[in-house]
Amino acid sequence: MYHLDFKSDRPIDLIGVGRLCIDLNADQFNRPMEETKSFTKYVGGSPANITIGAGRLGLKPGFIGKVSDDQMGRFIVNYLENEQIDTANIAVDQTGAVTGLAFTEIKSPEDCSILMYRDNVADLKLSTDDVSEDYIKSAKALHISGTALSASPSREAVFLSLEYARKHDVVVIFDLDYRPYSWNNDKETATYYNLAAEKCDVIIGTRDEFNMMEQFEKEQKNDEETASKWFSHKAEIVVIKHGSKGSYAYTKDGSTYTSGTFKTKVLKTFGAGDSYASAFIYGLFNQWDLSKAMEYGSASAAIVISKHSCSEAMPTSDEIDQFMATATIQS
Ligand SMILES: Nc1ncnc2c1ncn2[C@@H]1O[C@H](COP(=O)(O)OP(=O)(O)OP(=O)(O)O)[C@@H](O)[C@H]1O
Ligand SMILES: O=C(O)C[C@@H](O)[C@H](O)C(=O)CO
Repeated sequence: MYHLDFKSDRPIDLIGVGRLCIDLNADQFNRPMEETKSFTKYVGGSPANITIGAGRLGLKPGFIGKVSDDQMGRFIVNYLENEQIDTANIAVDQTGAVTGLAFTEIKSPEDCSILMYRDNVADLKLSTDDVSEDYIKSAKALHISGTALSASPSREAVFLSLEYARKHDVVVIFDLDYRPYSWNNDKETATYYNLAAEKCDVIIGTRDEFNMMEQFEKEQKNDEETASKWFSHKAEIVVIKHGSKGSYAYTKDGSTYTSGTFKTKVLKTFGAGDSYASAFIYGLFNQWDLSKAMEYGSASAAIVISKHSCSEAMPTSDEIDQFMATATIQS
């Protein structure tokens, strides 16, 4: 079992920190982007997707981030407000920075990629001045995402958020969300990821993401060794995802949990991690057994990868329940 002390008297359940961008998903799929003529616009950014997903499931979310002072920034804030997400701590950039664009290419259900336009993006201009201690103190949990560590001043804003969270007993969830195009070099990436992970209660990542973080180690760790490394810091739960092969969760008391994946008609694979994380976090808030929380995450992921968007496709709990009632889990 695990113990996460969510302070029940706090008004906000989960504050997301970091990237707010725009997904432009190709309308013509199963072909290279060179042959694409049109895109559909959605709110994107892994932490935004996870926050939206958590809200769809009934949690009360908030967000700490920065958007561009233009139509795209306003589109993002308006969308989050329509999703009942507290946007009071989303700052508006005044330096002329722009909104990051994630062009998605769906060559086939198994061959999807993202072309990122991230020069001078507003989300990485989030600074310590934008981080409110009182706001973080009002939350049960904080969710950070690795890409926000990729540049200053966003990096310092994340570390300050972690300090406030630790000071006020806010549960911290770290979704690794490693996006190589956002970083200068692997050593810098691993350094900041490890420094942040030491302060987190729950760490969620793929095997590859943990391997990146462990590049300074003498030899590559297996999942159990990876998990026990983080239990020597603050972690209570470590989740290691293995794509279509499923996921494993480890708790400090030495227990291991696993979940298979649900059979689904895959349109695109990206969005799996964000939808998995939002539903898994929902399970933690409900103090579910980890196997149940992981299955719920897997079901949410199976729903989202069968649809065109990430954020827009995030399911409600009714949709997940309906899906699980007839779906087949493959271990
Ligand atoms: N092809 C698939 N079919 C069904 N479920 C899948 C598939 N791929 C991933 N999933 C589900 O989504 C979860 C997360 O996927 P994955 O391990 O690829 O994380 P990720 O790399 O962070 O995802 P993303 O592609 O969004 O970055 C898996 O544990 C699994 O439950
Ligand atoms: O997180 C990103 O920058 C890309 C997302 O916007 C996109 O929705 C995705 O890849 C989800 O995992």
